[in-house]
Amino acid sequence: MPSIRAPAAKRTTTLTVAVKCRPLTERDRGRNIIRVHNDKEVLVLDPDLSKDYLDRIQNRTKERRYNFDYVFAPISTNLDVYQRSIHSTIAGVIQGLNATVFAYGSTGSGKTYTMVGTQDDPGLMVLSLKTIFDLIKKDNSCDQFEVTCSYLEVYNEVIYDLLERSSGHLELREDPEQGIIVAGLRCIKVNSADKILELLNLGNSRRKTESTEANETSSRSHAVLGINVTRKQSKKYPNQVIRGKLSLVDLAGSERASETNSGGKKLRDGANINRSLLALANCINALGKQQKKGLAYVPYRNSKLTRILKDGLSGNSQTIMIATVSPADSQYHHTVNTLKYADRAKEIRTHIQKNIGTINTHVSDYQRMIDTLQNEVSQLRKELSEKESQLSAKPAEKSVDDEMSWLDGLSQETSENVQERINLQKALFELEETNLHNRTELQQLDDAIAKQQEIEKDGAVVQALRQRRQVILDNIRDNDELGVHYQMEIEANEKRRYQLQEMIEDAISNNGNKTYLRVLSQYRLLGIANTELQFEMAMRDQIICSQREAQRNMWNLLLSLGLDEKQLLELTEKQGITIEDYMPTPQVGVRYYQPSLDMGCGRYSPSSCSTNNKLHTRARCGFPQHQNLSVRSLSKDNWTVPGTYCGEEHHSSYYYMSLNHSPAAYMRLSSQHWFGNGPNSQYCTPDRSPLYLRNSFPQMRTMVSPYSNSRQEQLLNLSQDIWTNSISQQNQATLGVGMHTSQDTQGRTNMTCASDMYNVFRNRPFENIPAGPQLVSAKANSSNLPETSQLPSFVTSRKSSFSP
Ligand SMILES: Nc1ncnc2c1ncn2[C@@H]1O[C@H](COP(=O)(O)OP(=O)(O)OP(=O)(O)O)[C@@H](O)[C@H]1O
Repeated sequence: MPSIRAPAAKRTTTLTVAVKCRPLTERDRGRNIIRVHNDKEVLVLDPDLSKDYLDRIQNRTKERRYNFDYVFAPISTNLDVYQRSIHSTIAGVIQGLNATVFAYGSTGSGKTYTMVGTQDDPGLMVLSLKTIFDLIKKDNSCDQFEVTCSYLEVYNEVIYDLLERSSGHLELREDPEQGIIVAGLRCIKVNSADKILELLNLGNSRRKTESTEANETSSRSHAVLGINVTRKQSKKYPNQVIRGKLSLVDLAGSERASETNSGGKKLRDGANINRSLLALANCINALGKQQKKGLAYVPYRNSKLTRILKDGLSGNSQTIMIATVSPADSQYHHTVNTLKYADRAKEIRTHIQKNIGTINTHVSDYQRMIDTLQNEVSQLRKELSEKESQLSAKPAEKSVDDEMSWLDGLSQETSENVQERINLQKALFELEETNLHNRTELQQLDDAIAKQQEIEKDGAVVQALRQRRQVILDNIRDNDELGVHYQMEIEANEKRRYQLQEMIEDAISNNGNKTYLRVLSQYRLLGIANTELQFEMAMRDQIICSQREAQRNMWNLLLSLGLDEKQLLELTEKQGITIEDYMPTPQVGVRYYQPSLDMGCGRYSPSSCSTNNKLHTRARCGFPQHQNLSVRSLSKDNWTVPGTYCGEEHHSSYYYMSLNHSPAAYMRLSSQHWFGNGPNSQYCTPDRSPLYLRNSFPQMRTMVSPYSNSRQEQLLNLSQDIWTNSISQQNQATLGVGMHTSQDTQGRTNMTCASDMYNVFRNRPFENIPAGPQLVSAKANSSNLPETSQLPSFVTSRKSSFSP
């Protein structure tokens, strides 16, 4: 009778998390803000150099410190990473254990370098394969080994086989024994590491990569190299096989559309990449929560990537996460975000078990296995109900002493809840955007099919177009279904939010130290609200970006019809349409200025500040507040005035709007003197008109002005008009908040207001206002303008940071 061993014992383990910091590259053009201590601790310095000792001791810096299993400094090679953090796990694969290694990090942080490597510094994929074959070679047990290899990529939520020349779309299936499998994926039998390396190189050459602003060879897909080792034990258990599986994953990098400066297809790829990374981040969040609090729904089904990684994240696998980070100060947010998720991933537990099977299994053996599994299930159920009752009893049993830590936990959960909602909303938004592109393509395909059919009915081209149409239709349907699912998750998330809020309110009203607790909870909630505002701003950015692109396309289309700009302007004028925003050529009354690259001190990102008639990206000129800069005007005619710029503060968008009466730049030099006549400005926020602000902020009255009182009043009224006509018509709730004032040495007031400035001036009474952060001038066409025809010039700086 064939023999079978009871399922091998399970061992619970946590994810091994290693952080790898890459060296600074020429592209970074920044400062190294990463410090590694004791190979286990990583310190991320505040990118703002102006913070001093006082800021630090008062905890006002953005410095962050994390501890991990391993931390690798920029000088470490891939071999160092492999030997210290991975080698021992790979050895388990030929003993029938599963292992997953995945690199996680933002775009350009070094994931592909770590996983694939170079000739001189081979990556983890290469080193792992070599180990497997070395170990098999050294094994003297007379067991027979079979190694197979597969290589797939997930691109735009579609799975392709990288070992097939022209792979079709592959589907995921749930197999009761093997878990998630990719149906139809080619598994090639290999006898040496060299053969796999050959396949790896072949697969890599088929991988989708693009050059983006952030990385010259950015991977646009997630790649999973699967190595299966089957071992037939010839002596001790002749009917037994053990199977080990190694998955090596190179994820595509999370990115912001603004940073990669991508549009069209690249933007859509980015949206899909972000969507699956968001899904991964949500799974990591939920799994981390699960370990701490017992229960949490883990949304594996939200993307193909998370379904493929399911085993690696919670099933039978020893898993290693390599969090890759860039040391550049400009990448601070990405770095902290990656480390935050890596920190959370430390909590994730997996359950490792040898995969033992038999060649022939008798029914009674199955019965024994089922019995064992059922026992395990009932044990788990018991543990689960204990955990649940502990959870529900928690608020009641809390003592006065742990009240604060309970509140801490609650506010932590609230912030996770908000983060989750932001992620969900972002995913939903990106989904909708993808579908928008899909629908456009569908329309184009329908047109193309109709045209082609006139030439050749049901020919090869028509067939190909129809096939593509079907793919798009399927994508639309899948995305719609997923959208409904996201909606439901958002609703569940909001319900949880209300529950949490109620719990906090109850705690406050039942506690003796009410005021302190109230302030504490308000403080935290404000922090959360701030995160939400940033998210909304980022959403807005994305919408504006898409709209600009559409507008630009429309312009190009119109011009390609043979009309010249003058004709177009006449036509649009007749139709009563206001021309604004991007123009393919700059003659239509729009002047751009080019900020000089010698913009004084401070950090300057030319990529994001350049105008060049490109689709504008979000400006990220990181000048600390009131830092000095010089601006060069390209043209000095009477309506092109140089932009004036005031500082930007973290998490805020500031603009400075000045009603200049001459084209000279009113900039402060390091010597604290003003160019020209100094700034003369009117300020407003969405809910406060300039007049109102002037009344509310006495500092404004101290402004030095070259204008007479009546002239100043006239300008003020103009600002009032602008405000009434434009800002009040916007969704004011999501526009900026706050303002900042300071005085220069001569007593002049310098003010900045937070706002979404270019939204403010969209549609409003100037002709041809190029919307965008670099907007600096516009020509007047309104009768109530001051006689010099000088219009507000403004430069906005926006900083909207969020990541999955
Ligand atoms: N350890 C390292 N040593 C030297 N150069 C490195 C290192 N890590 C990364 N780089 C360089 O940094 C750049 C970006 O690396 P890589 O392409 O691996 O990033 P990525 O995270 O895979 O990006 P994406 O997500 O866009 O694909 C490359 O030019 C790479 O050569």
